[in-house]
Amino acid sequence: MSQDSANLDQLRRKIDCIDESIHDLLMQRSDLVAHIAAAKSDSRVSLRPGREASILRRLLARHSGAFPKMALVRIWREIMGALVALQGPFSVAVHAVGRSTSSVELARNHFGTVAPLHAYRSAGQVVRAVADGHASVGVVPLTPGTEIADEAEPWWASLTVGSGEPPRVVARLPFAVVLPAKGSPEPPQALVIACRDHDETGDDRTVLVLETGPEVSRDRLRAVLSAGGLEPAQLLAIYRHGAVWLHMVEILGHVTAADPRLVALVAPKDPISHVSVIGGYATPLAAEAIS
Ligand SMILES: O=C(O)C(=O)C[C@]1(C(=O)O)C=C[C@@H](O)C=C1
Repeated sequence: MSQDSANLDQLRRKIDCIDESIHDLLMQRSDLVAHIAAAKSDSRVSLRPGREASILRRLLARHSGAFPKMALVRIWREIMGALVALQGPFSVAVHAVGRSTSSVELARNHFGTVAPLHAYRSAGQVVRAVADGHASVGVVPLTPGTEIADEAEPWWASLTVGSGEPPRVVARLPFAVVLPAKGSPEPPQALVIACRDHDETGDDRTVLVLETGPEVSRDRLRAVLSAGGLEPAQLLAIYRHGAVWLHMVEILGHVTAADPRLVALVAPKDPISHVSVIGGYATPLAAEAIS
């Protein structure tokens, strides 16, 4: 045996040892999940998107060396997806638009290979599947800035009503944003809904639905929110329905419905006649965080 192949053998034996350590730790991590599941048996959904976001942020912050951060994220997404599915029945309803499989791909990348995905023809069907308990979570495509006029009510408007534990927005996909190559189309995005509140992680966004009269411009809405001490991040969608306009808006921070700033938004002199918090999420990782 040459010196080179003896060295190679030795290096491979070290890799085998490391693989076994990683494997042992994975099995130990999975064993803990049974205890975790028992500790949250009162909730309908085992998924904790905020906890998952905090884990990824912590690992990325301590990461060093040549192993690509995107691959690290991918491995942990697969681990957490598998472990949420171990805690009880877990399935994902996806609005698959026409022939486009982009939401299916986003859902698969986020929830991993274990969770069953079911395709639905409309976002409304996805909301109903989650509300009725036929699916644990739903994935609906998001094209920020969309304007809809006088068609059937959009799925997000239906999240403003409902009693008990109605579906709410709990995550935005992709969690790890990759910048598109120059000249290529905007990469697909989606929102995740589930029958639970979004957790606070220290770096969050809240999704509001604001009802106004007609002809309220984006700039006006931004100005009203800013004057009220809220930081608008992005206008996600507008639904123009005769004299009533609904705006789905993302604001910075974890804001609850009881927040006095939200209550004060509805004032006679202002254009907003109603405010609903329909969920929120941990701010997705910026492209720089994973490059
Ligand atoms: O911490 C939990 O609640 C877990 O269920 C564990 C775990 C994980 O694998 O770390 C799995 C799924 C949840 O969505 C979040 C985290």
